[in-house]
Amino acid sequence: MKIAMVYASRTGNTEELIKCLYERFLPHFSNIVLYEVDEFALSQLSEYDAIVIGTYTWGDGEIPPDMFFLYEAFEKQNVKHMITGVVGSGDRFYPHFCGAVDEFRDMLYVQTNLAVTLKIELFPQESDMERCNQFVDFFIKRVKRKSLT
Ligand SMILES: Cc1cc2nc3c(=O)[nH]c(=O)nc-3n(C[C@H](O)[C@H](O)[C@H](O)COP(=O)(O)O)c2cc1C
Repeated sequence: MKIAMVYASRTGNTEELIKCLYERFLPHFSNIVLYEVDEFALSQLSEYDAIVIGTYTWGDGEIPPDMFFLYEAFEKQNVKHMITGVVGSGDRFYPHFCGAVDEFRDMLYVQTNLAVTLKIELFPQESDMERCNQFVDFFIKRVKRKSLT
């Protein structure tokens, strides 16, 4: 089972969120690998069984430029088998809160086996941890169900 978490973070909020989730995944998936998006080999995307994406939101509810190529790779490669989740940090000050999570969610729903999504306001707080735990539980259940079939 090949599993990765791939993220972009400009000011550190999404990075913190992804690291909280990574710590929780590690006892279950000892081989899970964490990548900043520019370190991730896009040409190998379809080799993964499961991927969690982390993205902040930019512009007017948009996907940040650092994530364009990853988004495009999901559209171009054969990733139908892949279990995915998408998380992000945004700011409710903007009209489209975590718009990039919604953009990824809609695309991943079509292209992959989307399991779960999570939106957090700015830097993750103690009060967000229950939702982080739920995200991890959902994702693990979906991966385990698939590996039994
Ligand atoms: C120019 C700009 C545009 C933004 N647009 C949005 C937006 O449309 N929706 C949203 O939820 N957050 C928006 N944000 C807020 C960031 O997504 C938010 O601060 C996030 O926590 C940054 O994550 P990072 O620390 O991982 O870079 C914007 C921030 C900036 C600077």
